Amino acid sequence: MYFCLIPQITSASETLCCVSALTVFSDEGIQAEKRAISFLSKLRNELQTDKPVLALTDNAEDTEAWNEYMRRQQDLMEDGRPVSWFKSPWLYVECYMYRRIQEALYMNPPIDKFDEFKEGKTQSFFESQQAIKSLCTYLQELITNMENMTEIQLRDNFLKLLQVSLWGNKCDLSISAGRDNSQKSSPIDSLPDLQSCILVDDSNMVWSMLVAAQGSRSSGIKNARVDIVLDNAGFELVTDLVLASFLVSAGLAKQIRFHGKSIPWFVSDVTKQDFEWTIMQTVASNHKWMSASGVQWKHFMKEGTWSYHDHSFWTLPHEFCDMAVGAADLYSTLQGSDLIIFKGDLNYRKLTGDRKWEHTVRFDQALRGFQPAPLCSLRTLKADVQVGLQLGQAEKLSSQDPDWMTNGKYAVVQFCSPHREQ
Ligand SMILES: O=P(O)(O)OC[C@@]1(O)O[C@H](CO)[C@@H](O)[C@@H]1O
Repeated sequence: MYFCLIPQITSASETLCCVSALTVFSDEGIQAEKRAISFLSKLRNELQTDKPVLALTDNAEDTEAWNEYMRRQQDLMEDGRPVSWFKSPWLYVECYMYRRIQEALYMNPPIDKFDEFKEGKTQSFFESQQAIKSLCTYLQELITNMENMTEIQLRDNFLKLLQVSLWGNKCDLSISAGRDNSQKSSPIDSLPDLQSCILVDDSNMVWSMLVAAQGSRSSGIKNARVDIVLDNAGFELVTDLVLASFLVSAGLAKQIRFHGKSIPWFVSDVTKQDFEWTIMQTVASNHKWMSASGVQWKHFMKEGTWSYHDHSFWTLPHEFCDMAVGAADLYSTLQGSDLIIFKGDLNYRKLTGDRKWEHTVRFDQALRGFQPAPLCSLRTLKADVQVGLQLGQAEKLSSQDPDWMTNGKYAVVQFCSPHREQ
């Protein structure tokens, strides 16, 4: 399993070689790039030969937190041997590898701000153009007809766009080792066929929660705020923006806060640069409805209805139940939300601590106290953790499709509210 991380290091290294060949960097940059490539090849060797996990040396904002985490892992080793790549928890090692790739860049200015995964993310956006155009057309039609919609129609459209955002999570580049994993078919038309693959569907609870928050708002008490903890750039990000756009246009949310990564992460995760680039590209499209959507999103950003935030906690290896202590500022910010949507598999692993839970353990139990606000996970299954299933459901799935937990064919919409009776 640990060897499946090697292509990511190789791809980062190859990208640096390519940009150097294209003379994107100055002479000083080329020297820095050579040192980074050599750092990455050393890193690959450390992984392949199960060498001890090394402390970070780059003096970045999060360096001490990483090294402290490593010391904690060391203290857990019973025989006193150094923590090594194959003897560490999978979640930790995977996150650590991406952080070490970043170290190769941090240590080598002037290429310290270079995003080695940018090209793959850009390509994934362009390869999904047809799907993006059809989704933006659908959104603009909805917005035009919004005023005449009954509450039931509003709910049905919300549920559809929530599912589009859910299945958008199939398009990540870390699981495909950077190869094409874009959306080709029409996202709305595909929904009925995918319905039976949603193993837990709490969407109606999410809807009820939003309506309840809206109720208190009309009485002047509250402006509903939705936080979206983003996952992948490319098509998935567009599905998130479309959902957010619908929420604002329908009056279900007054404010949307997007949370992304502060460094390149898990190949395709959204950074601030990806977020801004995506909106800019959408505005610049020559497709009428795509461009109209982009213009609206740009406007939301400008007026502050939407905002983008990053925090180093999202790129630490910690489980989310550590957030209240490890990143108290982020936790208290999230407490101001009416609904937090966590996108994707990695966020699910961090919500549940990536543990071998019984599949029937309740979602709220697996969160182990992490409940800053009502929250919802939209996740396609790519890693072997899954909670909140019915008795016998996992066994049935295993007999029908032995790889159900990792092949990305199945998904869950799981909701948990601190105020809800479980
Ligand atoms: O969070 P995402 O984008 O849904 O999925 C990321 C992810 O599938 O990529 C890895 C495979 O390399 C998994 O360990 C991890 O959970």
